[in-house]
Amino acid sequence: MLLRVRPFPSFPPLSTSFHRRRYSVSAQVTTASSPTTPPQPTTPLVKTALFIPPGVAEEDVSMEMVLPGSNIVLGPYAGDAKVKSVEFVKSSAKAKDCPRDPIRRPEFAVLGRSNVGKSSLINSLVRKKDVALTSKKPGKTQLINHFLINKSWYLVDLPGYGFAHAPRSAKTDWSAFTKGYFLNRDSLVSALLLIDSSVPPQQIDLDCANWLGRNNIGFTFVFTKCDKVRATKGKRSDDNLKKFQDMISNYYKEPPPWIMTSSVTGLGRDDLLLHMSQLRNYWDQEDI
Ligand SMILES: Nc1nc2c(ncn2[C@@H]2O[C@H](COP(=O)(O)OP(=O)(O)OP(=O)(O)O)[C@@H](O)[C@H]2O)c(=O)[nH]1
Ligand SMILES: [Mg+2]
Repeated sequence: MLLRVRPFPSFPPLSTSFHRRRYSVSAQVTTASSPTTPPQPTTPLVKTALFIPPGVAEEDVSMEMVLPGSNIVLGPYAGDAKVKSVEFVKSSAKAKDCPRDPIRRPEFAVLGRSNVGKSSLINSLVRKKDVALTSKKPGKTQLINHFLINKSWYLVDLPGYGFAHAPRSAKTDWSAFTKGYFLNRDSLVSALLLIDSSVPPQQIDLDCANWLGRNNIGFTFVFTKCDKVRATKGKRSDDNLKKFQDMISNYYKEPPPWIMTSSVTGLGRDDLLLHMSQLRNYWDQEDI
């Protein structure tokens, strides 16, 4: 029997504000050792709170298991991460119009502020230029767009939130429309919550993360535009990233996964696909 399980981990209910919450990171890492050198003593990893997937014991985590530019440990469920085919399935104006898949293939939803790079990330993941339409102007994606990958799982491009200046016709009521999608889509494995690394942390992104947490929807923070060395608002991208990551570390007892990406350079693309494969395969596991 195929058991469909909810994504892991389920985040604790969160308040709407981003409290500082102290926690101690207990992940232990063993230093990499070559076959000729004896194993090094275990060193506590103090700074980086790791996301440890199912199938991995905390004490077995080593640095080689952590995906570059992320806090994500790769576990035994990872595999088949290559994108071989992509098909546009449909655009839906309402959550209830989304494809009804009789075999409930798993899906990942890409969400974030308008212009954060959702459609660009999808194009980057599938290595095609314009599968998803992008624009310099915020508010380009207005519908829920389903793309079928390798005929076995879906990527979903969503309209952005937080864009108040769109013309009336282009405005999207994110709360009624996209929230309806998240609350009713039982084939959703995980959301990818995109965060623009070229601007300082934004309250609206934290509110969105909290909303997902409160509704028990698993998500991965995907930092976009990490190719931008100088950010638009004076701070460097890496300063913005550090601030955001510190907030994550201080807030979550079990930190959600995060990864740095760029749709321009391809940074993080293959690693994000690997991470998604482990989420997918775990979700899809068979239980007899
Ligand atoms: N430098 C850089 N620019 C990016 C990156 N990703 C996206 N962009 C640019 O950001 C702008 C917005 O990209 P989109 O992919 O359309 O953003 P979106 O989140 O889908 O926007 P909406 O559909 O309006 O919500 C475009 O001009 C992209 O070229 C990136 O990784 N690096
Ligand atoms: Mg878009």
